[in-house]
Amino acid sequence: MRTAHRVETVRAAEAELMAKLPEGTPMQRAAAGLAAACCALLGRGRVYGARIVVLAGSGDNGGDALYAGARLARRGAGVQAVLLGSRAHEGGLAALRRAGGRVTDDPFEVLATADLVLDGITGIGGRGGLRPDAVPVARAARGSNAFVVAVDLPSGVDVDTGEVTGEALRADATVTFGTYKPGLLIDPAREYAGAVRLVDIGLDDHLPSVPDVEALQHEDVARMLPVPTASSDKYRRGVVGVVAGSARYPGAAVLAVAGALRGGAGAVRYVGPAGEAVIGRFPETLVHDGPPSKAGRVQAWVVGPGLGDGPGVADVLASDVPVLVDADGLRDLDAAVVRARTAPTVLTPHAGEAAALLGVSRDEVEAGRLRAVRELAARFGATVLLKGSTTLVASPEGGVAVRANPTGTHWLATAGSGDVLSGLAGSLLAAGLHPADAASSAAYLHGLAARRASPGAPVSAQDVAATLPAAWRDVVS
Ligand SMILES: NC(=O)C1=CN([C@@H]2O[C@H](COP(=O)(O)OP(=O)(O)OC[C@H]3O[C@@H](n4cnc5c(N)ncnc54)[C@H](OP(=O)(O)O)[C@@H]3O)[C@@H](O)[C@H]2O)[C@@H](O)CC1
Ligand SMILES: [K+]
Repeated sequence: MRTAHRVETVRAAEAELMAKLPEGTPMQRAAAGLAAACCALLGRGRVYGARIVVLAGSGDNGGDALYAGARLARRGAGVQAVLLGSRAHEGGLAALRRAGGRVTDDPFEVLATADLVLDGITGIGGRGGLRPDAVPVARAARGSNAFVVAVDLPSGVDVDTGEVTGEALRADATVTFGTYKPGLLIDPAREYAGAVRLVDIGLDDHLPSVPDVEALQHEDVARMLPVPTASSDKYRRGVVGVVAGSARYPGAAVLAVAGALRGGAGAVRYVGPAGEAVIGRFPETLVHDGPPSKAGRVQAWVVGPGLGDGPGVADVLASDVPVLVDADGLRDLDAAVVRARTAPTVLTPHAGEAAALLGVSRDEVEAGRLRAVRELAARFGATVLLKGSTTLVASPEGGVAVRANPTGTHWLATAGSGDVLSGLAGSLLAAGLHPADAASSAAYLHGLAARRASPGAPVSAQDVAATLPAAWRDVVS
């Protein structure tokens, strides 16, 4: 699990750590880790003679960058510092000078020929986008051929939310200290960070056990996924009911069933008008064309994909088993009805649907995904999976981390892929997973399947569904 803490928490933990250690130790640990990461990025034998530019802001983030620059200068790199902001970190600047590094007053000249740029303009103390004096320098750094390494986080992004409200410096890699920050796991900021490497500075013992945001890794998902035993029959493994599709959108039913069949439930029961299309494609499905409440035993319901104005939402919400509501099922969804349910509810909106539920604009949701997903979970008393560039999963109860899915790909923004996801997550719910685990492991497998089905190229929803077993194997092997 990768865990991220917000600024306030990091500062409190740092204060405890600093009280225990000789002054300046955490910063030296950060600088040492940063310099080592730069050496690894430059490659063996390439540090000596490398042209490195340190962009140093006025705070400790600049201090980290300057101390790391000093370490690299001692290994033979040519290091030039560009001082931005009202002052420079005294100790860091003195160390750099002692090591043979220099301060330049022509940032554009040194950036034009740089191999590596260290972005130490702002770290967790930055507010808003880059200031006007830093903007042209940041643009020149990005426009050069140099590899850009962000120190702690890309300057200009919002640490706690992942929002990018002004200009920020896009990095190729980020070296972060002590813990991830939410902005490193959530788009749009995540995109600015590139590959992220965590340097241990001894903060772990001082951080709360529940982070603000967390991102699953293979081993976490492997622990969550259901494993059938010798005594499992289809009912013990769970039956998932899918209420989806309409005369106009029979395909959504087929895709939701396709996802549900790969999610570990013992059987999939389809309820709706697209039974023929579903059976034609997946003869193993149990089909019913009456109301869901008369369909027989079901351990979890999925309702909404391609449903149009079709019936079934109220019937399913009245049941006492977990329900996942997606797409058309989310339209005009009554928060009071959801809150009154005794069994868990999972909502899986995309940004547009989330905006409608919250009564705000889609842009607002997209710019502030973390806030939106938390607000929806609280308002509906439900687990909410907000789909998008970074899919987020929030739980209704307090004191629980929001999960940010790390496996997404922009190619997943394709018709029908959400139907596959809801079927898959519903199937995991029926198999007995906790709602947040069902939603987040479904998002994880779904993203992985999309990447695996078609690396770096367009992918269809059917391909995603067909590749889910391979993604599952990757995770558990
Ligand atoms: N504490 C620790 O144990 C450790 C901390 N560590 C490191 O310290 C970093 C935090 O350092 P920090 O608190 O000094 O804040 P930081 O991010 O450098 O910038 C603050 C200053 O920048 C300015 N500024 C603000 N906004 C701006 C903008 N938009 N655009 C431009 N400038 C802007 C503003 O200064 P002003 O110019 O207003 O005087 C503000 O005061 C942390 O990220 C990590 O790298 C590591 O060494 C590990 C141990
Ligand atoms: K930075």
